[in-house]
Amino acid sequence: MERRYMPVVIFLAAITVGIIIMVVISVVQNKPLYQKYKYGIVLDAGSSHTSVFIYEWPAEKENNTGMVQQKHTCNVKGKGISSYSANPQGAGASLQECMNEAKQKIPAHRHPETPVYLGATVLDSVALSLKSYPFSYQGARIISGQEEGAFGWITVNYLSENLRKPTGTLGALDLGGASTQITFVPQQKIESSDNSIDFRLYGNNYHLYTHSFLCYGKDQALKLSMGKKLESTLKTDPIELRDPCFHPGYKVPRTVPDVFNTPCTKELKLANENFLHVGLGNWSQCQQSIRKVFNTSICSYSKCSFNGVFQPSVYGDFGAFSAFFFVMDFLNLTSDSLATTKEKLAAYCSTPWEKIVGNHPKIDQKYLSEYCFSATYILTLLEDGYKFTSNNWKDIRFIKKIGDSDAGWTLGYMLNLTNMIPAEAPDMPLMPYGGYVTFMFFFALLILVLLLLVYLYFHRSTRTAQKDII
Ligand SMILES: Nc1ccn([C@@H]2O[C@H](COP(=O)(O)OP(=O)(O)OP(=O)(O)O)[C@@H](O)[C@H]2O)c(=O)n1
Ligand SMILES: [Ca+2]
Repeated sequence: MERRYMPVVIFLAAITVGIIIMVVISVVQNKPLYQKYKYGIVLDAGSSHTSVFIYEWPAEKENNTGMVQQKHTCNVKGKGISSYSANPQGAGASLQECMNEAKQKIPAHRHPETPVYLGATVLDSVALSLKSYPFSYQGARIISGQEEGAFGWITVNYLSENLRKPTGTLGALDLGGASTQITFVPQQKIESSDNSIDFRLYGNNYHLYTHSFLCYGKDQALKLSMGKKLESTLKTDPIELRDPCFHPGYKVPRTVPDVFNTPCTKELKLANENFLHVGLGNWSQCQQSIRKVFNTSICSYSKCSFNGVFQPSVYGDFGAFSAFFFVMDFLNLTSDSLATTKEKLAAYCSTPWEKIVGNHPKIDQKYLSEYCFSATYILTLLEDGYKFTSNNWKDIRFIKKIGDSDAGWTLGYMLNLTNMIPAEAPDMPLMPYGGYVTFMFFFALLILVLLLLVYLYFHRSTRTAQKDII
């Protein structure tokens, strides 16, 4: 290499080093500094259970959809805290195991800033107990049915990442033990103000239809249905309640208060309180009997679901979770057509009780005996109640989780209370970090190639000039 080129080479080398340093610094400088995770705890005190949900998210990204994930869930032993009305102190104590698990799962230095929310039907003694933990207790709230429906909708759409995309959203169907909710974005006007709820999320407006039917959770619906049967039969047959929704050979002694010990059924006073609950296993008669708990004859709107409640036509895809999933999944009915579901269910309900028990020796017989009723109730609620048809039955997805997170109101509730779904879309970086690094790499490579070409051109042109001189 001739000496006179040295300055050029040094210049090019300096530029090259400078570019590499620039690229490395800007890549490192812009690396998202994922601080440690942040956490939130929500207690779902349902009518038949209490669950503790622990959520986590990268603090840096808390305003991005889909970033909050369920880290852990713990089911409180027994029937949940709403069963402690007679013994409120017991309610707080029952949470101990799950709350101690939460202390293990969440890094100790995060405890003071971790909010704890308690939702659904609750007891004050629980509040006292929750304040004794090192978390930041945010109070207990009775969640209204409308909120339960709306927060379930937020959960399933947040987890499906529908809230950032202009694509359609998922309707939400929640079936509990005491109540059931339906929430979706309708295609037509919402005629009753109690059934409409508006959200502005990430810059998009959502005008939701929602309704919560108290007493139409599957446990209360069973009491409604048995209550109607008792009213009509026990006057004539004070000994036996012959029930088509229970398997042939099923025979269990019950008392009238067992059925009427709920505000959902009006008191029925009968001289004889004991009766035998006898199964007939006749699916079509079962469906007929369940239809009696839905009043579809009164409607002062353009259209109703049942009991005079306005409901626009169902539209789009739906996520059906909680007991919708537990029941249909147990019977393997989550992916059949409506017609096939009915055929399978008729066969299942007519199966003798001792065969059912023999096939499921480990399942608690209280739950096991009710699957025929519960599945028939679900079908009747969806088809006769909400007006789903054989055409859009396939649009109902029976789900337990989306990703690692359970479908249910608790995640939506926490997102709302922690303002983690801003009304306006947060600025998105021009490109994701990975794209940025790739871009900088190829940009630097391009500059280097250009410099090399300049150098070669320069070198060749001086060589040519020399030859001319010679
Ligand atoms: N693995 C499970 C869990 C629950 N269930 C039943 O499913 C129903 C609803 O459960 P859940 O969603 O927990 O109801 P809750 O939240 O307790 O009821 P609500 O929302 O009405 O308060 C209850 O009958 C429960 O016995 C079930 O069959 N299998
Ligand atoms: Ca529930």
